[in-house]
Amino acid sequence: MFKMIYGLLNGQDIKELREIIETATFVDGKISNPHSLVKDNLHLNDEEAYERSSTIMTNALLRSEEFRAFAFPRKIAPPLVTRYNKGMRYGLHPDMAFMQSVDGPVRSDISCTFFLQDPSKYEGGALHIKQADGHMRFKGELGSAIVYPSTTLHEVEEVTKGERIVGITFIESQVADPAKRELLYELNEVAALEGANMSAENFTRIQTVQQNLFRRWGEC
Ligand SMILES: O=C(O)CCC(=O)C(=O)O
Ligand SMILES: [Fe+2]
Repeated sequence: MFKMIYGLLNGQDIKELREIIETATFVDGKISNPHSLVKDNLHLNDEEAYERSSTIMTNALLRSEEFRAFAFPRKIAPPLVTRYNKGMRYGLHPDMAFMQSVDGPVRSDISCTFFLQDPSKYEGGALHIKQADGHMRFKGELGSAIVYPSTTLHEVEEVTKGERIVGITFIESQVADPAKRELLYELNEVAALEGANMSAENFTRIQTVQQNLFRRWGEC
């Protein structure tokens, strides 16, 4: 299951990120994956800029109730700004199961792309996610983010005009199994939306099911 989170980054976040991006240095994205045959993009490579930009993006995720309800985040790898100039792409690939971060390994259960460029400023460059039952393409509004299961095969299509700028991160969820995570998310959403219409007794029964399933399927 996918979720587009609109307005995840506020105006101040976007302004600060833009300032950071304009002055930071970028290097060939192969530094994080030298054996990749399909990766052709640029990574921000500037310690101070990386720390500042990743803090802004991590805080935006943490304050989003929509994100927390969907992802059950346990660990979030520091988000990294990447850019794609005209002609660049990242061909079909699976994400690595474990990402190294300063705070130790993060199992990638959920992948996230923050859209840091207005979509009218570039052509091509959609995030294309391939699934057995169909294809999905995402090119979000500036300040939005897409979260999707890291288990999918996906690619960034070639940028044919302008420049694509995004932030990327990987999230370890308290509920590793995407099917269980989705069931819990659905149950919690319905309970939150309909709770006020139920008798107090039935709402307590639903809450018991929610918590006991989470206890069974979740990790701390
Ligand atoms: O830029 C994106 O939207 C996704 C990039 C990606 O798939 C990755 O870094 O593994
Ligand atoms: Fe990826």
